[in-house]
Amino acid sequence: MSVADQIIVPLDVPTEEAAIALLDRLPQVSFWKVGLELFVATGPTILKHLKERKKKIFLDLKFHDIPNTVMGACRSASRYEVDLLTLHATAGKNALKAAREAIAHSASPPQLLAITLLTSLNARDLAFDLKIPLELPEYALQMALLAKDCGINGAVCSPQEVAQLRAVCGKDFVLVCPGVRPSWGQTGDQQRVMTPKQALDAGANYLVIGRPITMSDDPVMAWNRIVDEVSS
Ligand SMILES: O=C(O)c1cc(=O)[nH]c(=O)n1[C@@H]1O[C@H](COP(=O)(O)O)[C@@H](O)[C@H]1O
Repeated sequence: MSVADQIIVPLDVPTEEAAIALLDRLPQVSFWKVGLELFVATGPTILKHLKERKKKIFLDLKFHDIPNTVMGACRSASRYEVDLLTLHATAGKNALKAAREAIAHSASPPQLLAITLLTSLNARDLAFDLKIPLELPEYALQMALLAKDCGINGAVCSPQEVAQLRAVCGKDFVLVCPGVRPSWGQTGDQQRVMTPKQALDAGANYLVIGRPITMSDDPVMAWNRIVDEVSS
């Protein structure tokens, strides 16, 4: 797989038209993410467009609910034949196992990824707002291990934790990192960031990079610059 194929670009836009404009603008992107903003607006229609263009799809709906509901949601999502699908590790053991079970008989099951700790949170948020007494890297690791024990294929984590998760969870565990910023990109609401090259070198399978590309005045140039930087 080329490094370009390891970069997933989120279609974080409000309408189908805006999403299609991005697809047209960046034909070199092979892997796109559909998240809450677009899916709530368009439903599965956007997935059809991506399939027609033979793109890989990360359906990022971050399920977080009781086991029965997570099971139903995963069963419904698995009919879309997407490549990656997210749920929160904090939904708990029974929901994680239910998710696994839900997709088991799908003709084309997605790889399930558990969110460990959102990259928009920092150590202070974890300790003081969420009242979690573990150190942040330890918490992210424990969430990944919980998911792995329940048969989940991989985790979403910040690049700052990816080396540790790779070392403990093994080479077959899929690790996807958002919170990735080239040195010239603005951090925005992301708190635990590293550059694309650092994240890949630390063991990420895939990077999710949005605004530095999609909000750039020249998305093609931003994409090329990132691909050049990680390839060098
Ligand atoms: O599941 C995700 O993809 C995700 C998890 C996480 O912890 N942090 C995070 O930023 N994301 C997503 O990754 C993308 C990051 O976008 P940018 O911050 O614009 O690069 C957004 O679509 C987020 O929804």
